[in-house]
Amino acid sequence: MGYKTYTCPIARQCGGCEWLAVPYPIQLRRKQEAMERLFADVLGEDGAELSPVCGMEEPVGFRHKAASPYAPGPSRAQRHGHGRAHMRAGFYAAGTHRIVRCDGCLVEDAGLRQVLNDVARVADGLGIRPYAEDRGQGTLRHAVVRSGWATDETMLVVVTNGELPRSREFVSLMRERHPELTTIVQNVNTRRTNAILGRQCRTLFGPGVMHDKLLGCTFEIGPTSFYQTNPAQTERLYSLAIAGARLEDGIRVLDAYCGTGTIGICAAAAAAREGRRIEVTGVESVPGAVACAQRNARANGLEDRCGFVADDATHHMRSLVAPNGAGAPDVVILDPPRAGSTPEFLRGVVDLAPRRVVYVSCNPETQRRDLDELRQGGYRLESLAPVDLFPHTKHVETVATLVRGDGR
Ligand SMILES: C[S@@+](CC[C@H](N)C(=O)[O-])C[C@H]1O[C@@H](n2cnc3c(N)ncnc32)[C@H](O)[C@@H]1O
Repeated sequence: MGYKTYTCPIARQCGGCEWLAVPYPIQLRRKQEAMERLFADVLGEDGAELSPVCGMEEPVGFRHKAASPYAPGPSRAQRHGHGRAHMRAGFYAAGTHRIVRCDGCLVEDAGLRQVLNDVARVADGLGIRPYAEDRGQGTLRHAVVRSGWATDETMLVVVTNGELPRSREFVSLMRERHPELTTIVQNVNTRRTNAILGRQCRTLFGPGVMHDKLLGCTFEIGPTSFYQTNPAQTERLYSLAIAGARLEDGIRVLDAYCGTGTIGICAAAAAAREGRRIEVTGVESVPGAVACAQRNARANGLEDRCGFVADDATHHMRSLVAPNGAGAPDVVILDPPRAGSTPEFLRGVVDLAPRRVVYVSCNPETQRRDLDELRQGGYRLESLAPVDLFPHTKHVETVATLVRGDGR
């Protein structure tokens, strides 16, 4: 029996799903082999176990966040067909800023692409001009839409270069076309940068945030907060991290690079369900995400055991290792961005000597680099578990669990 494969009419231009033509079981095998190669020496030296990549059953419709850039489109004379917007929307073609039109995306939650395309149609009808990157002029730069996995909430964020003219009409027309939208937020980004989001947000409709659920906990997600795009696989990722942390009663856990507090809160809730109490401190550099994390702890009835600080993780680590620093954690969980952590943060972990370190990573290359610092400081890799959060791409997320070599 042959393997099922997936097709997409714009796969070649878009380049987002570079492995789409590769049958999914073979994609998983490639990821497994890549991890075997990357971690071969560590796995061998530490006698650690590499588990099989945790894949999806049906790797379609798993992305609950979608985005589109907007740019000036063909002139009226060049346009053909009806109902085409006078601006471009879709995906950037691989390695360029040329926009490839997309009518529906295989890996996104159904309906998200239509919302993004309708932003172009509605803006066009209202005379809201798309942003011309080369000149730094025009209004509509990007839109980002996120749908709940375990809730019916959908948040649309429109990114503008300054004021959004006719914003009331824009909101009312978008709501008419998409009654599923529960909130619409304007984000202002006037910088000439590739970064999508700016710092300033203004709620145009609804509460300005949305909610989703992971492992039985409810999470508020703000318009600029980090929240994983593949929630089904995120539950599996977090479950592996929580299992690796071995949550004994009374332990203190540091959740570094915590975003909206999702891992630490899920850990505290999992421990509580088994009659154990753990104390979680989360540290995150985006103040809005920290405010969300604090509300999330309250919403899940865990504010007495989960606290969050807005700080750079390395700076916070420095304060912990300082003489008379706050109590050392028994377990450190870290989930840094793709660039990985810093040598100073990792040396701080070694100085504090927690029993276990659980390193969640979206970039195994930087994780592999960072493991050296921890291993030189006396930690041993106990297990490595890859999870496929990004089917049809070469990317894979990993959970590395380390213990102190002296077994303390
Ligand atoms: C991969 S995300 C993980 C977030 C969270 N653990 C989750 O699963 O949703 C990394 C997070 O680190 C934060 N971050 C980036 N650099 C940081 C730094 N230097 N100090 C603290 N947090 C940082 C980002 O804002 C982001 O929320």
